[in-house]
Amino acid sequence: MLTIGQITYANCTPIFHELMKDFPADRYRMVRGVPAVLNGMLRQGEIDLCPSSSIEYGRRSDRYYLLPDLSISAIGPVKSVFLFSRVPIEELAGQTIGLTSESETSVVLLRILLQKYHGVTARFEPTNGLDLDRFAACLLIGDTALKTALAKPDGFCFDLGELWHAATGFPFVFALWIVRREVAERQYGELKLLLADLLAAKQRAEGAYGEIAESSQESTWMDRKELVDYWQTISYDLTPAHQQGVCRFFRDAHDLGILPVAPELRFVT
Ligand SMILES: C=C(O[C@@H]1C=C(C(=O)O)C=C[C@H]1O)C(=O)O
Repeated sequence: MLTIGQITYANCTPIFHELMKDFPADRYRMVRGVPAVLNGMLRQGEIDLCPSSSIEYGRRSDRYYLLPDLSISAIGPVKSVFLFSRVPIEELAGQTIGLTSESETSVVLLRILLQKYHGVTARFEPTNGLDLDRFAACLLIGDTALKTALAKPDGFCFDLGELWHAATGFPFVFALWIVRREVAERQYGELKLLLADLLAAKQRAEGAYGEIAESSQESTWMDRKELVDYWQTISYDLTPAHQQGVCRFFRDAHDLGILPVAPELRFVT
């Protein structure tokens, strides 16, 4: 049985909701966690695959393959990855920025945006949530970012998907579906079945966001219409344009010395 990491954010709800509707517990084993924790479990071999931070693939591409046609991306604003700031971006030079410990991709994206596209060098420290008394700005992702944005905090709220799109013209791929190579070799048949199930789940989910919102746990803290709007904002595809976006992200990370090489994307075929 394949063990799949499930990110505990609203952005993963539609596809997992549809997947589990058809195959309750007995076909796939799900392990829930935030991206940084699931990335670690993938590295350790504690899960077989998961929608995981794209930078995790960038760092260790020799250990992984990717599932085609699937991602968690944005073509412009993403609505759940924000730099909440007391000051405009250019004034963050030399200041300390708090970083969520849940993310691995967005922290690299922030460094690239600041350094390469805005000419800003800042310092970084971990933070648990929004703390603009201690930090000039804080990077938050996922449900914490959605909830914080809904509370409309004072100051600036920079959407990292939007900044990336403005700077490069490409989609930004926050998560890729990453599979450990041993699993792709050992359980190829099971993986191909899962891929077909996931692609069907993605397609069904797209037409059923309203219905999914009604029964979703997120509707306890987010208006259903906003939730549907959020899911329509996220792009779950991995088109050639998305792939160009990932490759550009890896090249930028390489230019800044964050990645030793900018790897190619290799898929389960
Ligand atoms: C779009 C988002 O992307 C997430 C951001 C990730 C990261 O920064 O490592 C990883 C997985 C994605 O679910 C989000 O946080 O809402």
